[in-house]
Amino acid sequence: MNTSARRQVKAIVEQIIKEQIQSRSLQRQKPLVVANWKMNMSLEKALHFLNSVQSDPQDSTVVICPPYPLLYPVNIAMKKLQTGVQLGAQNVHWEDHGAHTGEVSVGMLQEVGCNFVLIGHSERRMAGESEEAIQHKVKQVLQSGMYPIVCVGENSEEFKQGLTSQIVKQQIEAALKNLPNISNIIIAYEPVWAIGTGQSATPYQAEGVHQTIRQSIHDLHGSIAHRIPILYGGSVHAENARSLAAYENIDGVLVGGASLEVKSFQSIIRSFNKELGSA
Ligand SMILES: O=C[C@H](O)COP(=O)(O)O
Repeated sequence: MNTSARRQVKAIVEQIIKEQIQSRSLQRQKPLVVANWKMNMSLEKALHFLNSVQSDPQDSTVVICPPYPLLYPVNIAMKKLQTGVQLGAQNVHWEDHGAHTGEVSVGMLQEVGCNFVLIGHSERRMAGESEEAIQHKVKQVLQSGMYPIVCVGENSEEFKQGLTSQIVKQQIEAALKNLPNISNIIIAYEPVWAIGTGQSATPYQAEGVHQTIRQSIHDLHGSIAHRIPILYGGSVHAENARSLAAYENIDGVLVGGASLEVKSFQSIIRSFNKELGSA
């Protein structure tokens, strides 16, 4: 293909993506872009980051999940700077209080301004977090009115064996069964083999798994499934965010490594905004 033909194909693809995003944003809720800083960042770097990041709450909901010790100062800085960004935690305990050394309760997270909390991230599942613990946490967080972001996803071996659908269905059922009201639930599909590897699932692959997840939620809780945001996570970066945003069932992203630098995170936020002129 010569250069002019390649340019034409690129322009057509860009146009299709733009139209898909525009029609999707009319039909669905605002996209959600979540930063999971994991065990990274210092207070100084975090404050510098907040000084530079911009988010328009009309376009998307942006959430930052710092490590526990940074929650309070980050909350103060967010209020002062009016960044339009919201605060989330990376984990929580299911009890209100008690003899649980090293743990933090839902009430404590709310006191420092958290509205969101990650639950069942694969890095915690690998460290021994059980399905039962995840279910207790989801229940406790929902009762508080906060938004639990429940992480599911298959590992590399399961992916190779074609078990992705089976694994995510099992994880969704374990986390969401017997819950009276799931309207605040957010799901994040994170294939373990894509986390921190630079090898993201293709948007097409992710869309297929998101459809499976939506169907599983529907089987458990009925039509509310259509309103539950399903995020993709695993090597999301500035270059692939826009194609992910184009898919109907990809309602946002959960970003690890690329959320540590303002430039890349800002570019991901722009990719999920309705207006694509600045993307
Ligand atoms: O929570 C975020 C995910 O684990 C993705 O991490 P990553 O973007 O560094 O692959």
